Amino acid sequence: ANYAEDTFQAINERLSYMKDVALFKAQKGAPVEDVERERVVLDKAKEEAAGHGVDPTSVSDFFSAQISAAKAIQFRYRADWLSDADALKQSARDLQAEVRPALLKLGDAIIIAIADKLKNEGPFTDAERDLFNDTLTIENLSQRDKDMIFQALKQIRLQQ
Ligand SMILES: C=C(O[C@@H]1C=C(C(=O)O)C=C[C@H]1O)C(=O)O
Repeated sequence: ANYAEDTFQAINERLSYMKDVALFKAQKGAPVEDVERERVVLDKAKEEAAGHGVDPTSVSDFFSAQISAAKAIQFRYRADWLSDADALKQSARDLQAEVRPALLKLGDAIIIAIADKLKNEGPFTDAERDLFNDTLTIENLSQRDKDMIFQALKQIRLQQ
């Protein structure tokens, strides 16, 4: 098993939903940022981390980085769509019924992959940075966004 690659693919899959999230919100005239929802996502991540023997605070910090990148992707789409009315006519998956439940499931999958990586090989290091950069392929995700996520990923530890 490639524990690092499994983790990176799950992170990439989570971010692959953000174009749809941006489209749904743009069509409703809703803001990108939803602080209340972020609290739900972070609380669930901490609970899941503790259940798998991973330090909850370090996982919460990592999820904050993923959420920042998720918002950055959405803002870039929103900016592009200001001059592309046709793009807004695409159909979007329903945020509440479909996308958010999928994001919570992926969050759990990410934490399980991280727990497996840490238990078998120890923390993430710069030895995995190239694989991380190559596995994250989402449009409108910048190199700085990737660096921020990877930095937080390297800080994650198992529980004492
Ligand atoms: C993905 C969403 O957009 C933003 C990013 C979130 C995330 O990455 O979990 C949560 C809330 C929003 O600030 C969402 O609204 O569900």
